[in-house]
Amino acid sequence: MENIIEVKQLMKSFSNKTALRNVSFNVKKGETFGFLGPSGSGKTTTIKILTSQLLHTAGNVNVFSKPLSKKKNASMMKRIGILTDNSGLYDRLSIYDNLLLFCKLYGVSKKRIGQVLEQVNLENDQNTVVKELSKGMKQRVTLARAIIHKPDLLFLDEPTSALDPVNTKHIHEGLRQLNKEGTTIFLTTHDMTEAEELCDRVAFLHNGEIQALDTPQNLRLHYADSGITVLLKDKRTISVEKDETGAEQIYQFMKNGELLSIHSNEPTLGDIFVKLTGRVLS
Ligand SMILES: Nc1ncnc2c1ncn2[C@@H]1O[C@H](COP(=O)(O)OP(=O)(O)OP(=O)(O)O)[C@@H](O)[C@H]1O
Repeated sequence: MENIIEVKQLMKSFSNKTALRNVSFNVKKGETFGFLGPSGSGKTTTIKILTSQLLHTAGNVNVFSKPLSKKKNASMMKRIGILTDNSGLYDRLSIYDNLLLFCKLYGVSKKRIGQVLEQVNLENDQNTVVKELSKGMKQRVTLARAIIHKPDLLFLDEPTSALDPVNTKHIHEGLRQLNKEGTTIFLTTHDMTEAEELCDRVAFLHNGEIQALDTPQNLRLHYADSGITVLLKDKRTISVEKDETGAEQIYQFMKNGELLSIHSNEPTLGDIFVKLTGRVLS
């Protein structure tokens, strides 16, 4: 399948710090790719490089099969949507007027405003001035702005960090729909449940390098321990090995009518994150 992003041996140094040492990965057309890592691991730096906001120190980076150049490529930027901390919204304008500006910038019909406001659950707030919005509402307007031109490639840096569970669910549905319609998504998040729900593949970044990259399912299998947890009717929980002895134990529990349920000890993405990075999730 065609790669939308190709990154080979990417390195980024700031004056006193190397943020990215040797990062290589591809993002395939149509997938939702999760870029996960602890605070300070270089996720935002990577997004800034991929969106031409920052120059890399070494390595090769192709977006839409073209190498990134020092000068922003206008036609490429039109195919990209970006949501980062820096909202880029005009505080004194209403939500509607902010989005109208972006419609004009991208040559998009203003009919699209209603559609994106519905997608981010703000259809009743379009006349509110941006400076009066809560953090979560502002994040949703920023997302509406990022998707107003139906980008081919969408970069999302912590898209639901300020949202309550209801709005998070709504945004997830919107992102799934956008992805179904053909938008490739590059997502950073601290929320491992979000990564499990949305991402086709995830990469774990730590110490400036990718420590693991695969589908959530393959990662769970790879990092699974060899045990099986058996829950008995008298509420006892017993761990057995996946071998002949374990099979015999389970057989006996079943034969005696003691067995309630059996679970494979698969780790969550959160468990894998902790294992790979040594950091505890907040
Ligand atoms: N302009 C800069 N000058 C110097 N160092 C920087 C600069 N931008 C980022 N860094 C450093 O690069 C490293 C990676 O930062 P980055 O913001 O990419 O991390 P992150 O993974 O996005 O973190 P978070 O999850 O907290 O947003 C950090 O150590 C940070 O201090």
